[in-house]
Amino acid sequence: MSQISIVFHSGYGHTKVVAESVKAGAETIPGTKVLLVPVEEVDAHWADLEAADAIIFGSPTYMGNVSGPFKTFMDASSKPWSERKWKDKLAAGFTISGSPSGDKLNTLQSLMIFAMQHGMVWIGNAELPYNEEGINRLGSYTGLMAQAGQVAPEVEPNLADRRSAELLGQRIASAATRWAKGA
Ligand SMILES: Cc1cc2nc3c(=O)[nH]c(=O)nc-3n(C[C@H](O)[C@H](O)[C@H](O)COP(=O)(O)O)c2cc1C
Repeated sequence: MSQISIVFHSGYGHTKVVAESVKAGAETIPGTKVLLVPVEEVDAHWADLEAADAIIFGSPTYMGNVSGPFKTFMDASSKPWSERKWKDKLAAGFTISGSPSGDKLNTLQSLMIFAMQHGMVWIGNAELPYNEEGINRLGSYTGLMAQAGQVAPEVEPNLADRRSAELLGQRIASAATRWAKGA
């Protein structure tokens, strides 16, 4: 049994779709319990984050970095930071932006450094690109990148990006199962 929390911000619904895909993928691993935590509701979930084996962070890329509300959550985590509450938990991250690049790497690096500040153990994205399904089509290994133009979240992120997000969720859930067992 392992517990995963996905903390995310989504201004217009696109990051939420990615978060839901990560959750769906994680839930394919037996014994995995996944909680979605919008940053606006984090105050009700600090105990859940403390209890998690893995925390996955998701933010849209706004102005080449995490969004303002996500940064507010990062700063609010200084209490668990000072108490080392998330030390040795697994961590991973995802982001989405309008452009194929959009400077998303900077957002993932912010998420990774945030996890390192907390003493967490960062897991990247292991999927190779250049496959017919478009898995990891944006070629990101630090974490998951997705893309959505100015269309509804039901249209983009596309199926390839949703499937890529599922695979990230699966990877973290498999790792969390092993991590929780101490194997
Ligand atoms: C304030 C703001 C800043 C943005 N900055 C970028 C950016 O730096 N690079 C980019 O490619 N897209 C940028 N975008 C587009 C968003 O990343 C994109 O629409 C994303 O899908 C939004 O996710 P959300 O619906 O979860 O908020 C920006 C959008 C907004 C609203």
